[in-house]
Amino acid sequence: MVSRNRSQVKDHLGSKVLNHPELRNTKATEYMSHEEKYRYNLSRATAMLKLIDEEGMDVNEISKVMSHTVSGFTTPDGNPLAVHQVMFVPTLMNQADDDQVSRWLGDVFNGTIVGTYAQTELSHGTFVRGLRTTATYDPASRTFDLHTPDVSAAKWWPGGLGTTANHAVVMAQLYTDGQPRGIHPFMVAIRDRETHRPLPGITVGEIGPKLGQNTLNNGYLLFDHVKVPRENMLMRNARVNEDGSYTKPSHQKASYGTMVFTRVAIALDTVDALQIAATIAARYSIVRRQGEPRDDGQEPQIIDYQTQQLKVLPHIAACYVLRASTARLWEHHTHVTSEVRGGDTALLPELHATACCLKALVTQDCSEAIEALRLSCGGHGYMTASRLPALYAYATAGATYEGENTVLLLQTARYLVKQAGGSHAPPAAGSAVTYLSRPADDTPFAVGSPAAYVAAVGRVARGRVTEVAAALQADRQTMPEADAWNQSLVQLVAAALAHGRYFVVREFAEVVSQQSSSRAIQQMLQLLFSVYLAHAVSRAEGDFITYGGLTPSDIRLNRRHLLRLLAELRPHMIPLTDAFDLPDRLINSTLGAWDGDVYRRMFEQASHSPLNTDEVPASFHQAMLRSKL
Ligand SMILES: CC/C=C\C/C=C\C/C=C\C/C=C/C(=O)SCCNC(=O)CCNC(=O)[C@H](O)C(C)(C)COP(=O)(O)OP(=O)(O)OC[C@H]1O[C@@H](n2cnc3c(N)ncnc32)[C@H](O)[C@@H]1OP(=O)(O)O
Ligand SMILES: Cc1cc2nc3c(=O)[nH]c(=O)nc-3n(C[C@H](O)[C@H](O)[C@H](O)COP(=O)(O)OP(=O)(O)OC[C@H]3O[C@@H](n4cnc5c(N)ncnc54)[C@H](O)[C@@H]3O)c2cc1C
Repeated sequence: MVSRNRSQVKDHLGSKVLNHPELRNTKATEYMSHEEKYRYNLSRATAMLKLIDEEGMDVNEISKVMSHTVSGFTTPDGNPLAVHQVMFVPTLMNQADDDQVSRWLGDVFNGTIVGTYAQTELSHGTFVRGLRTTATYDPASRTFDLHTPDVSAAKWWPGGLGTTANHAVVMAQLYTDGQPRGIHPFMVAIRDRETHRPLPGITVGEIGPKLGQNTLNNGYLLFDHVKVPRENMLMRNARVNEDGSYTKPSHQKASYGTMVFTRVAIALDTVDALQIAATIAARYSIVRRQGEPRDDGQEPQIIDYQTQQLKVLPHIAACYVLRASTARLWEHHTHVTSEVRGGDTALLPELHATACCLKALVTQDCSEAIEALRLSCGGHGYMTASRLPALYAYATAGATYEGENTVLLLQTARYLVKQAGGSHAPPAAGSAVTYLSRPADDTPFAVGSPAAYVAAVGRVARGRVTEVAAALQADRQTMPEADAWNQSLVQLVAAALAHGRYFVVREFAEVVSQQSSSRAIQQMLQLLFSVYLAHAVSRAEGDFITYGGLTPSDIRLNRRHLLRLLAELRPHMIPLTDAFDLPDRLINSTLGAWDGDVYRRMFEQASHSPLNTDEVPASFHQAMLRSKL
């Protein structure tokens, strides 16, 4: 398995789960209670973990398994073991030292240890330095005292913590020699391995219902002076020695590494959700006919309305474009991580900046796109059985967890303004920010030329970044840093998004130029790219006039150009979504099956409503009776 790429892993596992004795048969979960849903999703998550083990996958492969295409089928209401797989295991692999890895990983892989990543607290999620759980080292007993000072410092949100995990990597403020040393990770047993009861000093439970993903099993956790052996602080980066002396990590933010990894994984994975939504909306849009009959006597297919084409087709193009840039980010992350392990952290700041802005751009674009695709399916898109509401709930969670998007964009902006002002180490060769230190690309804008669009996207990014960097610089002369920064927040976020857009389109330009196996494929990629670019301009016309060098006349031409391109793309819509190669059972939508038999499926799903079991449900009479009293 190790040499497979992500899409091969997904296909391989997709076919495995569809034929797996414990996974292939699904139940409708809509009418289950909270607890029944949890039991159903947990037993499937466990079967999936066993399957992964049988397949002999390593940690890198496990994160590929988290593909929403597969996990949305195995655990439709959220995977209670997701944080174990995507964060707990990678944290041990990357932040535990070799002794610790050999001490714990056997039990992790044989299922004795099930973990979570416990960082966020009730009163602090974004501002990690403000976390208030303490880990105070006592050299006499060689233990850390883990403590929650008050309820606002309770851990709140960690996935799987609710009722599933028996261990947690707890991010806490370390104190040694009476000195605060910042946030560090600790491996903490929270439940008994045999009885699963909370251990002494631990208060733990589940936080309750959410917008979606209700079986992620998010939990709360409080410590009342819990003693943890010295050997349980993860010590690959920083160390606490027996006498309490402290050795700093090689990079100030080494302990934030799991977050960088998970941001990359989320960016990649949210595109899976968009592909599923785009396939559903595309198929429904050709099946659905509504309106005044045309010359052939038939009512039009809704996709032939220009407005519908605008609602659906740009998002199919986005699937292709965003898949390429997120796959590139994944490769880059793998490369930088191996450099960091070897002690070279030079590429880390830019990786962090890129991961932040792509995670934010992709989750924002995908959740907006999935909502547009849901609306494009009219009333039926509002039904749970269309799958579109769950896909939206999944994508929009990605805009908050693993760093709220605005906050992440501000991290990218911080890096960009430093680069623009020359106050950061110069970018390495191949860096995504070299354009900031070069003259603007003055390729004239021309409708129909992707290269001219890419140059304009670059001018917008450059213009946005340099403008806000200058404003910030000026404000810094007259007010405190925090006020100057706050004064520019909105423009900083816009600059980071513009930079992210430029990253995305440059990556896809490279994909198109390198594709040489088939002229037809290259032409199709060019068409998709043109749609993506024209749509990007139409979404930010003001920016393209202000910074991109476009005139009002260019803007008008682009609007017409986009609509022409959509008409050109329309006949290819079904092959382009079929190419995502999603079996019906993985799509799991009344509207999005390959055969287009929408209305029969809708009736079939309605038959599952418990209110249809009896002709007159007993609850009706009971409620009427109560209202008469
Ligand atoms: C396949 C997966 C798909 C789906 C998953 C499914 C299910 C799982 C579901 C959910 C899992 C969710 C888990 C979580 O949400 S875990 C909690 C995540 N929490 C966050 O992300 C918090 C966000 N906040 C932060 O990361 C930090 O507080 C923040 C970076 C905003 C600020 O940190 P700090 O205050 O410590 O630093 P600054 O003073 O701002 O910056 C100083 C300096 O450090 C640089 N920096 C910051 N972070 C990093 C990093 N990670 N790596 C490298 N460098 C970093 C920063 O740029 C500054 O640099 P300089 O300007 O040079 O001084
Ligand atoms: C489904 C789900 C699963 C999760 N799983 C986990 C998990 O497994 N482990 C874990 O530890 N955590 C988890 N979390 C928590 C998650 O990481 C945090 O909720 C997230 O990082 C956002 O932090 P917050 O809630 O403090 O938001 P806040 O920071 O309170 O955000 C509220 C608003 O304040 C704004 N804001 C905050 N700070 C700034 C700033 N400096 N500048 C400008 N604006 C700012 C934000 O932009 C936002 O608009 C999960 C959350 C969710 C929703």
